[in-house]
Amino acid sequence: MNLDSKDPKPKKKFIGFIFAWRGIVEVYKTERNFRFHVAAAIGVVAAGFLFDVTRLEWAVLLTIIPLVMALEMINSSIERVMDYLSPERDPLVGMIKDISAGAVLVASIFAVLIAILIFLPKMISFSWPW
Ligand SMILES: Nc1ncnc2c1ncn2[C@@H]1O[C@H](COP(=O)(O)OP(=O)(O)OP(=O)(O)O)[C@@H](O)[C@H]1O
Repeated sequence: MNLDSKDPKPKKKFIGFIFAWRGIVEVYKTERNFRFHVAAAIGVVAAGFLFDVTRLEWAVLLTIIPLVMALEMINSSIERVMDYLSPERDPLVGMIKDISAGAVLVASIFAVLIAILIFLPKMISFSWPW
């Protein structure tokens, strides 16, 4: 099996999934923020089961969680592209990276607001079943 990403015609289509998985693993290994997002996602899903969230609430959570993670991956990708194209310090490169990081921040802030909206009322009225 040829895993060289420069191969223009991978023999089997599913190899594309292996490349994509390799990208996810790379970001997980190298980006602390991404590992934080993964940990937060696990915590939110656990809280979802604990507080028995509705189907609509699951739909909202399962939309915002991968959105933040995907934006973090795109941000990491843009950082690498910029470092490759322009290894020297440059104000425009810095601005491009700032904007890209800002996109993650915007989604993250709204993810926190959504989590508060969904979980805070449930936490206030929560009582252990025993
Ligand atoms: N080539 C550059 N020119 C100007 N500013 C940069 C450049 N690279 C990074 N910056 C600034 O640093 C911020 C963080 O960038 P990045 O996450 O790529 O880290 P870094 O500064 O390159 O260091 P490292 O990759 O070692 O963490 C950017 O949002 C930008 O403000």
